[in-house]
Amino acid sequence: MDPKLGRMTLKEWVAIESDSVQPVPRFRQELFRMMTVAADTLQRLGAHVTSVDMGSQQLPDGQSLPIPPVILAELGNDPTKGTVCFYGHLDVQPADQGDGWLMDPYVLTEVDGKLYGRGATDNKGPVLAWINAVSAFRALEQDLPVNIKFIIEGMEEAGSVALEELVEKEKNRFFSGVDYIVISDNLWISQRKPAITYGTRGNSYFTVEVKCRDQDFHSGTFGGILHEPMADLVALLGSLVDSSGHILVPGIYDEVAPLTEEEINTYKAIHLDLEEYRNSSRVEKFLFDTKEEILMHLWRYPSLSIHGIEGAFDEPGAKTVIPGQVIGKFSIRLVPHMNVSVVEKQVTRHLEDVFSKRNSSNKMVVSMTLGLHPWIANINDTQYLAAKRAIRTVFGTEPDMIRDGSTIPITKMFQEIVHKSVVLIPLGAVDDGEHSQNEKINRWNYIEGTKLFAAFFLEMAQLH
Ligand SMILES: NCCCC(=O)N[C@@H](Cc1c[nH]cn1)C(=O)O
Ligand SMILES: [Zn+2]
Ligand SMILES: [Zn+2]
Repeated sequence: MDPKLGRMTLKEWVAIESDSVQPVPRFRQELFRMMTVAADTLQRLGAHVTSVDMGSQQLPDGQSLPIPPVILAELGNDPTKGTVCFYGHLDVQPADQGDGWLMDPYVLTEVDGKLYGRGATDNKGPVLAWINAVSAFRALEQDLPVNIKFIIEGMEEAGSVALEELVEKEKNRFFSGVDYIVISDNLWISQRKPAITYGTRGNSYFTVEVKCRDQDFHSGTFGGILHEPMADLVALLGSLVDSSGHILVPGIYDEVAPLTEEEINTYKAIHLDLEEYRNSSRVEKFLFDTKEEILMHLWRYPSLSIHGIEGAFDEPGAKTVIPGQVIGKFSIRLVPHMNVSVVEKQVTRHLEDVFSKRNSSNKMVVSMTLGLHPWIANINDTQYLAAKRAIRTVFGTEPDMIRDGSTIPITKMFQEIVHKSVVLIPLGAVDDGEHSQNEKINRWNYIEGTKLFAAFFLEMAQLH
């Protein structure tokens, strides 16, 4: 390969501790270094690269931290060719060897064909696979079959801070010539069978604060004469969902898209070995027993999860405390055609009803801190056909057509602001462990994924 291309390896990228979640200057410096390294790599490939200054972020404690630049890169500007825009992120979730990693998370380590390291699959590996696919055309001295644009950010894991404003601002410039948008920031549903993703759930994240006073109490001195905030909160949280996973907030299922026979058939077509899935998840029993029910409850029905309680006593030992104020945190994954502001009203009304029935003298405040919309695409768009053909070429099989139960906020932003077709082409296997200890990408997925992206460019050129 031409040394001028300045090939970066996954090992070098994983070694950069680009953690966007912990808001400390050291990690911010690493994020800036990561974005510089990526911009240099793209420049050496011949891309026209702009690093957009994103200003700074004001944190709740009053601290201000700079936001790493977003890279906008363009390769080719041939009006006779289609233009594919790839979105990815180079920031990572926190990782510490002491949390149960078998190796230093920032040293890419190969064991049995698995490349372990923070960001290996989420999302440094896939971003490099797209870059490697472009490098392959360069190395073969072949023209790129399509014009390619890259938008690469460094704050995805922290909620894509300020990205929506940038997409809005660049709508009629950077995005004006874009025909299709591709993202590779999720996983297959299997170990070996590739997939195309056409939908993600949204998320409404709530806090419910119950306050008596801003100091804790001694339970011997005050226990028995107080409306205890924790008792109120436990009752509130306990009123949200029943033991079968059914959400108890009145009206919450009203707008959920009706289920059709055709849709059920799409779930039937997906190969999912439930036993293997259950074992690899180390769960004794799921709420549902069939593949179809499991997939539907992950993808096309809402779910409510209780995440934690701020202010609760959670240390070892037997401290006899009554917390003076507590904040419960829960979220609802949203599906088509649920609406974020309707859900906010329904949840607030429900909690107010439950709270008023307790006749508590405490104060309750409900807030929706995050409202992310669900996304669903038209799988008959040209690029879905191109992706399917590329998968047949590289893997010799039909892809699983899947949705994702989690949320990739940028998908909906692109759909609503840029008005172009968005496709998710994952390249990682189901057990890659995004956000978890011992995150990895299989060497096979990384290499075949690179081939898949090159084949996708060729198919797009044919179909455009
Ligand atoms: N497989 C892709 C996962 C992307 C991801 O983890 N997204 C977060 C985004 C989010 C939602 N609410 C708060 N952050 C997720 O939890 O789905
Ligand atoms: Zn990601
Ligand atoms: Zn992630």
